[in-house]
This record gives sequence, structure tokens and C-alpha cells, in this order.
Amino acid sequence: MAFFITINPLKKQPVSILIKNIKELIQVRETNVLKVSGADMKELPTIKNAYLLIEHDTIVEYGKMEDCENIQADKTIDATGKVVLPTWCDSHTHIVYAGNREQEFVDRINGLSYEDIANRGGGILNSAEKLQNTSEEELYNQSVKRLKEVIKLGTGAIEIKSGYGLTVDAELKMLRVIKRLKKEFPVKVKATLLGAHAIPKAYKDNQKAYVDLVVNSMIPKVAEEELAHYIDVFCEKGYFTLEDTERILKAGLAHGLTPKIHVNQFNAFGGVALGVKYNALSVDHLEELSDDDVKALKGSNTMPVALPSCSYFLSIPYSPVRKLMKAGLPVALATDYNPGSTPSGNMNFVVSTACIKMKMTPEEAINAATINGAYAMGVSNMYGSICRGKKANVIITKEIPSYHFLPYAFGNNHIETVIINGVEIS
Ligand SMILES: N=CN[C@@H](CCC(=O)O)C(=O)O
Ligand SMILES: [Zn+2]
Repeated sequence: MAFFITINPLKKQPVSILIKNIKELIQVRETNVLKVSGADMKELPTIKNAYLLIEHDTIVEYGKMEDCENIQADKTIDATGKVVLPTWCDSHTHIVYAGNREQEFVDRINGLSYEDIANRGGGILNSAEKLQNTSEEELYNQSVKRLKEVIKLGTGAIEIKSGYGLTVDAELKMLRVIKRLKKEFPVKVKATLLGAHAIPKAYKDNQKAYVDLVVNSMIPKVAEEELAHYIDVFCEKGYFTLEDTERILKAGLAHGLTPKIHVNQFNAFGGVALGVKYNALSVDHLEELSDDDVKALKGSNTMPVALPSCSYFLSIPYSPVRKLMKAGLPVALATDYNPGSTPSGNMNFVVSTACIKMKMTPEEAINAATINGAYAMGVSNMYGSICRGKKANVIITKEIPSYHFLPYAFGNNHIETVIINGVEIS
């Protein structure tokens, strides 16, 4: 297997790993719950002074240290003073992109808005131009760096979108890169087609023709080559209308792609209800949120996803997640790692920012970044909690006073070891 940073091929990998003397084992679920909602998000089940047993790539047992006496393993890790938790599940990223946009960052500091930059042909179109002029190999190499970086930061499952191609060929190129990342890295990867991310310059005066291209050409080709699981649209003023979004979601569904959409980043005008109507797996951003949006989400299977690093970077409102949780709804947290609005894939920062700026409790934020994140990318049956039979994807922290310390001591790296599929990443 072409495992990258993880494994020294000359070193025999242990078949079983026993992590013992764990100060606190976090997010332990006796039953395989797929998401947690409303007031339940305040509950984060843990075991103090615990052990965890991994065999091959699977969590097989856990419990209190007093019940660990007779358990043997190929390798034992002593986690005295350390906390163990499931790896982060980052359900919204754009990590496959070419180059960066630090000049736009400086332009914003000097007074331009994200919208001003987009209106003068920058923003997503700037990234699209760069990507179209970048070879597939080079795009892969740039993306590998980011994927390695986020794995070291504790991400064990990741959704990755296309959307900086904006031509059939360039979108396919992005999705092939995602497919290669999926093949060559041990983390769980889910791919999303976001052909409708911005209107390309050539279609400026004929938006309908671009939507036609997405519907009639991009979606069928992507489905035929089995390059994506999900269909996404940037449903926003100046980007894609409700009508465009509906056409694209319908076409995606007809080709087996489940909706998972960008809505309410700057304006709330019915995108959430539309997502729910088409049984979207998630509706993401929600910096703006109306009472009608909350009403639409009630009783649905759709996960609301907040992206606090994006709010931080663009200085836009933080999603009012308390409103969602008060209504009994679940919330997931993701990074939105991309070159324009969030050049960071650090889920630890996301969890801290959710606590500090959105007033989520550490328990709510950790639920949102693990089990609910896994749900928002369709993998919570196997990822996102410490549960017998689930994939052995865990973070072992450095010695810390409690798991509250993770969001509290923001910006510092508290991770000592990341285990993905039962293998220690180095
Ligand atoms: N909002 C749309 N897409 C990305 C940003 C894209 C960009 O600026 O490159 C986001 O989720 O924030
Ligand atoms: Zn995004």
C-alpha cells in the first residue's frame, strides 16, 4: 500500500495496539449513534482512567483500566496524563487548489471586501485561472502537502470539493486528484462536485448556459467516471440562484449524487429549505440564518454545518448555532479549508473558535467536530466516535489537565500522536 507519512515499510506494523492508563477516553459510544442533536450535544460520554484496544484497523474494546489486566497486544502505548479522542471529521474542505491568494488577503486589509474582490474578477475566478494552468501532477503535489498537514493536526476523515476548475476538463482534473488522494492516503475521503462554485468569465452574460453545462455535461461525466459522491452549489447572491440550485440538485440526484450545499454565507433567501426539500446531507455556512431556515431544518435528515474559521478570516458573522441547538437540531463543525475564505485546515482551531466565539461548550464543539462531522460526510457509521467495530482513528494528546484544555489553550498544538486505521502517523 502506498502509505505516505505513516509507515516505514521496513518496520513491522503491530497488528494490535493497547493504549493504557488513558487519563480520559472521550466520545465513547456503547451504541453506534450516527449524530447527536439539540440538548444531547451537551453530553460527551467519557471514561476516566481507561484503556483502548485496537486490532488491525478496528477499535475492538475499551473500558476502565481495572478491567484491562489480561489484555495483551503487540504494542502498548502508555497514555498516562493524556486524553484520547476520535480523530476530527472535517466534512467541508476545498484542499485541492492551485497557488494561493495572499494578495487578496492584503487587499482586504487595505479596505476591499470579499465581494469587491470577486466583482473585479478575483476570488474563486482567480483560483480557477491558476488551477486551469496547473498540471494534474502539480495540483496533486500541492494538495498532498495540505492533506499531510491536516492529518498531523488530527483529521481522520475529510470531504474534498472540486469547484476551482469551472470547465468540464478542469473539474474532472480536480476530482481525479481527489480520487488519487483517496487511494494513496489512509484517511477516509469523500468527493464532492462543486462545478457551480462561480460563474466563469466566459459565461458572465449567459449564466443559464453555464448551468446547462453543469447539468448536461459535468454531472453526467462525473457520475459516469464515479468521481464524486456529492453535488454542491454555491447558492448565493451573485453566484447561483435558487432556480439554478434546484436544477443542479435535481440533475445530481438523477445521477446518484447526494446534495450537500453552500447556503446563507452572506444572504438568507430560501436555500436552506431548498436543500432540505432535496434531502441534502448537509447545508453549510449559515452565517445568516432566518427563523424559516430553522423551521425548514426541523424534522429533516439534513445536518447544519458551521465554518467558524471562515467567519474569523473574513470577519463575517459566526453561525448562530445556539439557535439551531435550542430548536433541537444537530450542528457539525468543519474547516472550509480553501485559498480564499479560509486558508487553514486546522480542526483544533475550529473547535476552539466555536467555543470562544460561538459559545459552544467544549462538549458541544467536540460532538460537532467528530460524530456530527462524520454524519455530514456520510461516514458516521464507521467514524466519529470510540465505538467497538469502528475504524481505529484516534488522537492521543500530550499531557493536558482535561479535555477542556483543548479549546481553551487555543492555537497551541496539544496532539502527540495520531492513529489512522490502526497505524501511528509520524
Ligand atoms: N463560499 C464559497 N466557497 C468557499 C470560498 C471560495 C473562495 O473564496 O475561494 C467557501 O466556502 O468559503
Ligand atoms: Zn466551502
